[in-house]
Amino acid sequence: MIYTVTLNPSIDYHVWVPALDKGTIHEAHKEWKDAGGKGINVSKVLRLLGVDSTALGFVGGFTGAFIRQQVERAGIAHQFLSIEQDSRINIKIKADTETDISGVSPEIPAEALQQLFAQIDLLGPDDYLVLAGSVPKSLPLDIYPTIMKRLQGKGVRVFLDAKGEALKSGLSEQPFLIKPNHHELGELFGVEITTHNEAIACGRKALELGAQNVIVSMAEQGAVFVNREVAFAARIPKRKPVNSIGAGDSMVAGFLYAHTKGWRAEEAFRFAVAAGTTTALSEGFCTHETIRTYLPEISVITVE
Ligand SMILES: Nc1ncnc2c1ncn2[C@@H]1O[C@H](COP(=O)(O)OP(=O)(O)O)[C@@H](O)[C@H]1O
Ligand SMILES: O=P(O)(O)OC[C@H]1O[C@](O)(COP(=O)(O)O)[C@@H](O)[C@@H]1O
Repeated sequence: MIYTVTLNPSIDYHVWVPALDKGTIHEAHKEWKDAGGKGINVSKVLRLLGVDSTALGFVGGFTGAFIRQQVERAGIAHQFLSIEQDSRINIKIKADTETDISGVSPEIPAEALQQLFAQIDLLGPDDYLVLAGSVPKSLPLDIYPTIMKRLQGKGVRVFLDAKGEALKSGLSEQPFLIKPNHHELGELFGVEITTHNEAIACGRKALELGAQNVIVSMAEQGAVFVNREVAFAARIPKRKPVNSIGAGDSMVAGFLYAHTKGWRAEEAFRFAVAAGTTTALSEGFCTHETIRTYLPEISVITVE
């Protein structure tokens, strides 16, 4: 079974305005709300690809009730833990460019964290665990390695999609895959990544720190993949993005989908890039049908 953990779920509130002017009142001409947070998005894309997963995490208040409802409506199994404070609302303002405001994370009580540990302790061989997204302020930043340590020797494959300290501290526990974007990986090593080769070099440093496989997503520049045996770079079609929210999560879900089907790394990577690109270039999240449209346009080369 695949489990996704979203420690800090959100309602993603997308709102379209013609232009964003500081200090003025805007009238929205379109809006959209859905359950968000990286693990939940991975579960949503997996469902669209016909794969079951169970979503774990903390939800609370009226926002938490909406998140539960949306996850259930999407046909995703969940074992969310209830907390008292409201889950956050992340605002995505779409004008000529996109401006995001991430809401304040709720307090996670110590008992709720213990309940999550108890759920995770039940995982075993053949299970996958996706640890994705930000860590609420009341939890320690090394929560991801703490979770991974509990799974040591159990044969669970961990996919880690985090940034900053949450990513750095997780590497030593040898996650099966990490998927930083190029800004997040560059920040980890104090460099700016602008090319595929630079991303591969930094990806290799992340391997030295413990990661087993690394995808570095680079928005409109595509992505690279590295592990101890191979390195690949993917080029993607140049089109105006429609919605880049959830593109990274689609990539993680795409790789997970392909990996569980037993595909080789190159094909799994190509499918993952196609999934991310399809989401970025479409109105909603990618599906098999829409991925098929873009897959022929993704070119993957081996890099020495
Ligand atoms: N502007 C874009 N045009 C085409 N594809 C995109 C665009 N932005 C993102 N993508 C696709 O989605 C993937 C993940 O996007 P990225 O922005 O790098 O990740 P994240 O959402 O995690 O920050 C990219 O590798 C690419 O395949
Ligand atoms: O937990 P974080 O890092 O604040 O990210 C949460 C946000 O990321 C998203 O999961 C989108 O992530 P990506 O664009 O990286 O795929 C949104 O749904 C959510 O608002």
